[in-house]
Amino acid sequence: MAGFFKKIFSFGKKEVVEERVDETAPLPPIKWDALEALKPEAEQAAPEVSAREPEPAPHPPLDGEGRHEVAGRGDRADAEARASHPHPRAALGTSPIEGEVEPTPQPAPEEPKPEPAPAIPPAPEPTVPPEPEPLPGPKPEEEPQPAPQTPEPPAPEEVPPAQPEPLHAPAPEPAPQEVPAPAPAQPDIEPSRPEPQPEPAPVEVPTPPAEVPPAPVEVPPAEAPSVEPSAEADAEIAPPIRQPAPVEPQPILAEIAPEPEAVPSPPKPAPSAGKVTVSKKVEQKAEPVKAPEPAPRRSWFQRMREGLARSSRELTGNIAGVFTKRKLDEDTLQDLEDVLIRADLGVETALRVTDSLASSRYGRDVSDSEVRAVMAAEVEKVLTPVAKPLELDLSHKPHVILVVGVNGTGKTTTIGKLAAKLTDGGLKVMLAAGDTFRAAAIEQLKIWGERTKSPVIATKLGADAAGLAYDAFEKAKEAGSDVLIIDTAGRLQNKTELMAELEKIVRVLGKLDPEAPHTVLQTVDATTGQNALNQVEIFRNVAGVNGLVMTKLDGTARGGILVAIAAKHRLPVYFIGVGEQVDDLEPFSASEFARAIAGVA
Ligand SMILES: Nc1nc2c(ncn2[C@@H]2O[C@H](COP(=O)(O)OP(=O)(O)OP(=O)(O)O)[C@@H](O)[C@H]2O)c(=O)[nH]1
Repeated sequence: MAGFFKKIFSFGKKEVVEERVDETAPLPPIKWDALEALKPEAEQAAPEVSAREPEPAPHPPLDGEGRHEVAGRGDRADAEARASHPHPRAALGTSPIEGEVEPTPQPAPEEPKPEPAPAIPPAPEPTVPPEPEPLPGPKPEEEPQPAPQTPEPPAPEEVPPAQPEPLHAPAPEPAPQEVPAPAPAQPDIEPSRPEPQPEPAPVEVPTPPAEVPPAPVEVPPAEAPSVEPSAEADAEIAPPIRQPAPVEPQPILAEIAPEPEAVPSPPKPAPSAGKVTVSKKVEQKAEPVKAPEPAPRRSWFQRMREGLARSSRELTGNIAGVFTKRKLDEDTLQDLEDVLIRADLGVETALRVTDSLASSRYGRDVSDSEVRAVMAAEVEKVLTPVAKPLELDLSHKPHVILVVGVNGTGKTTTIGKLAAKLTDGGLKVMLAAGDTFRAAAIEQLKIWGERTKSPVIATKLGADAAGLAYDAFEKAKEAGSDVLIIDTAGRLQNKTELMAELEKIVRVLGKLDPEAPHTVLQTVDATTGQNALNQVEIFRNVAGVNGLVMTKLDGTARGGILVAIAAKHRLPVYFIGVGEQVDDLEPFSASEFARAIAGVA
């Protein structure tokens, strides 16, 4: 190729000077604007050849004359060729003159490149704007490939602009996402920079989906074809002189590559010692949560003693006040009697205590502890005859227990507790919800029935209680129950019609068994006080109460009233209630109760 000369006519010297042309030197920039101005209007009409590829002929050999015209006519021809054969981008609205070195910098292969193997992921090309669709089609290679130097289209007179030899037969279908992809669009491409080798990254780019989130913007697959075909073109054609180089590829690649490793998953806590389950993942087996140890329950006696503490404190304090440094005389005995009566023990019991003291210690110095000991002994004497166990005559089938008492004194609760004792003892128990005035009472009894596995006979609200008692008695007979416990309405004893209902219940039960009800228990609230005496009086007369259950002795009981009731009515006290739980029904003990209320250890 040596022998290119440039003839320069010098007006000053009137001669032609020949200069050797360095064909490898970069050509001066083409003044497109100047050429455009020189072009006639008609020539600027863009034919629809834009889709056709220009001849990818190798650089035509230029003789000296030809080269001489390159600066003038050659540039014009080039401009005309551009006008008549706009760059494919022009058809897409992109200005073909985006840079001085415009014509597509990618060397054009002779044949359309086959589609890159789909197995090879595209190499990340950071310089190209991200392509949403990875289409590694052959379009980039099919772009008109200019000569390594400035494109040299044929002269306008030799090759009509409208008939440039297409590089490839039909132009590629205008895939909008493919054309703008190639890097040559960048105006500031380094022409002399060689085409970067395709990155081996394709194999590395696919990131483990579980660990690294996809970074679509950073790894546009559409860029791959622009890289790989270029490499092939390098192999087929002479080394390209001007190859568009990606702009700053390395920094972005550096961002992509380390990503999989650069995002370490947070350290997972290793399961501690113990059992683990492996299902979807390894999970530590939850240690069974130990229920906190329930506080040891106080004995019923402790609870009763604490319940009687109020009575006991008041009583013993007053006793101590009476007998501080005083001899036992008539005045002190009178004062002691008053203290005992105020403690609900009743006149009879009070006199028993004072009489006992007077007979043994009259005229002597007496301490309060001596007085309390005498009192405990006398109270015990009063209570011992009534502290009897409940006896059931099971010759009656069933033994009928009628439970009465003022509302709220603990009838239903006591029935439940008692049923538990009986069923625990192997007896067959049936319950009857005779309190037809209160829906809650019926439900409450049903709950106790479930707890104690005792059938409950109930009827609708407001129904005749006597009729229910009769039905329950028959059913208990049929069922072979050992015990039938009948609940009743807890109404005030001064209501005549309510008392009449109790009398009626007793009457109808007697029709099935003249001795029924065999036991009539009355619940007495130990916190009631003096009114309990009247309650027992009335229920005893109406319903024939023949036994008592003193309830709520675990509360702020006024225990003295039990002594008064026992002394007056001499009714057996079968049980005391010391709580709301099923086993909070204790047999009554005269000595324990007496010592508790007298404050004697
Ligand atoms: N602390 C304590 N509470 C009790 C005792 N006995 C019953 N109770 C409570 O006293 C309240 C009334 O008890 P019930 O069994 O419903 O009394 P009732 O006589 O059947 O009442 P009525 O159905 O209205 O006639 C309930 O909250 C019981 O839990 C006891 O011995 N100690």
